[in-house]
Amino acid sequence: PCQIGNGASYRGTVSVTRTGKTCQRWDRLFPHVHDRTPHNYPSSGLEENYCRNPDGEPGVWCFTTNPLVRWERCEVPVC
Ligand SMILES: O=S(=O)(Nc1cnn(C2CCNCC2)c1)c1cc(Cl)ccc1F
Repeated sequence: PCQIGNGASYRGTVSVTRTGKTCQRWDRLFPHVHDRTPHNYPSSGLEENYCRNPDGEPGVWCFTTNPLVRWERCEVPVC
């Protein structure tokens, strides 16, 4: 239930951003087109719409389902 370091190995199921926005599924390109897909990042656990860190951010994050906010960090405690 916590992220180690920058959360690259986090495989929990938090799927909401720190401001309460629902995460966009990683395998969808709507509302945000992106290249952080399970195909491009096969070992980053990009399942469903769970918060993850496939690309070296300081902590787990996700694209949001709010078209005005592309991506946001998620509130997952550091271990
Ligand atoms: O298609 S994207 O992946 N979309 C995107 C937008 N913001 N991000 C950030 C997500 C969190 N980590 C930093 C990039 C990714 C994308 C990647 C790059 Cl390198 C540049 C533009 C861009 F559109």
